[in-house]
Amino acid sequence: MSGDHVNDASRAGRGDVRETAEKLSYLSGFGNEHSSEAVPGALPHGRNSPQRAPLGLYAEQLSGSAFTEPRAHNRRSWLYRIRPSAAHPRFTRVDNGTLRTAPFTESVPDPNRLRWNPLPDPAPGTDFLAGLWTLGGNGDATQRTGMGIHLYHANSSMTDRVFSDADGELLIVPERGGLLLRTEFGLLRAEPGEVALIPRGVRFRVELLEAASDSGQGPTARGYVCENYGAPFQLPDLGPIGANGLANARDFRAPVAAYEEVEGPVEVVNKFCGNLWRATYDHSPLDVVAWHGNHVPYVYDLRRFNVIGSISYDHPDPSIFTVLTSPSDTPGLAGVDFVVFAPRWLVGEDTFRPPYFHRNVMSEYMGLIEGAYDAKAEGFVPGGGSLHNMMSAHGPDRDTFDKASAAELRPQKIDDGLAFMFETRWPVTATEQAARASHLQRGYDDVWQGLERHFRN
Ligand SMILES: O=C(O)Cc1cc(O)ccc1O
Ligand SMILES: [Fe+2]
Repeated sequence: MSGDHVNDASRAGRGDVRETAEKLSYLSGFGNEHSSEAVPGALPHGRNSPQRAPLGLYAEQLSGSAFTEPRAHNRRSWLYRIRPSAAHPRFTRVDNGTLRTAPFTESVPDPNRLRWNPLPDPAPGTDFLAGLWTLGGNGDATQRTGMGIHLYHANSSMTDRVFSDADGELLIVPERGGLLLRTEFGLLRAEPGEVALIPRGVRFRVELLEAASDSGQGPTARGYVCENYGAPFQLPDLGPIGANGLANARDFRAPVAAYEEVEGPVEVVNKFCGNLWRATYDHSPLDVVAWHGNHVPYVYDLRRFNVIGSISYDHPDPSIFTVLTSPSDTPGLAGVDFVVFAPRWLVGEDTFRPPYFHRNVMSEYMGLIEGAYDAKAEGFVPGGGSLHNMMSAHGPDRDTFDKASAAELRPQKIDDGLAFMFETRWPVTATEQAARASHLQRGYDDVWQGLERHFRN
């Protein structure tokens, strides 16, 4: 890229990504009306769109809800930028690579329990966008319902290109390697154990923080993405839990304004109704000098999650672990819930403590960020994932069942792993590449073999 980077936060070149990320500051809170300016005086006062915006900037509104949605759901931000977003050439189609979008019709929905190993290593020079690989999903992006489940495996930073997704917001769940997200709103750092959210339509570039790969290829980053076509993620209601708990609003961090002043060719890739479109701009669209509003990117550290559970008996339903929910048109029935299984104490008396055997009307995709998961003794590994579609019978594997049924019920700390779930009201259909993947585990059903008959009458 040519041109000058004018403000501190975006001055760093490729060599010092981590140093840049270490210096980040943030705005605290979920759903706030934030405001931020990278240059003092860049935000207009008392109005959004003055006759002439300060410092010769262009004023532009980015909507995340219909203008008329109720105030509690209304989302928009005002951006004050060097050039308006409208100043761009024509987009042309480019190959979708391994990205797929709902409706998912390549395979038939499968009632079988499926489990995958991590994605294979990417080819050299694979950036976040090229490294996105769709596992499956549901709904229809053009109807703004449902979600796509993607994994990514990248070994290269995005350099001269940025990405935006008109189809949905992106919840990025790093599993290996930290990411520096340069967005229109400023910079976010997301390490494994943290999640980042990029709202629908927001342009961003992903750079890799240092991490050694198994294969010795240099930096590598791997993780999961929930592309939510539906209503934006919000915090769940707390009901009788009270005013605090689960993911606390103040732990969500939005970026402070940071811009780059780049004149020169920048490729902008736009995902629109399932296809990738590209235009070569003569400037970087990450040129927002100030902004205010509530349609913003954010990061959240999953270890801040305030876990609430049973302190008497029985294993609670995992809805108690909901970090974020995307409601559908039926109250309580989420298009998708993002759920975390964070370190916690188990103290239930006369209780089978791991997740119970169950069949769920909702569909469950699970991933593992670190360590192990308490329902699976083996085979569910970091970077891998499992899909238990609606009504498919699942639960503890045989080893877990045997151990937990015999265990002495002392207070026990579960602190050797971090797992998560995308739980959705609609069945998940796998893409063809996921259904035929060499890293799809054959024989997953066997983990439930040998559950002996113990019935006595
Ligand atoms: O299947 C799973 O492992 C996820 C899950 C966890 C839990 O604690 C209860 C129900 C459930 O579906
Ligand atoms: Fe489950």
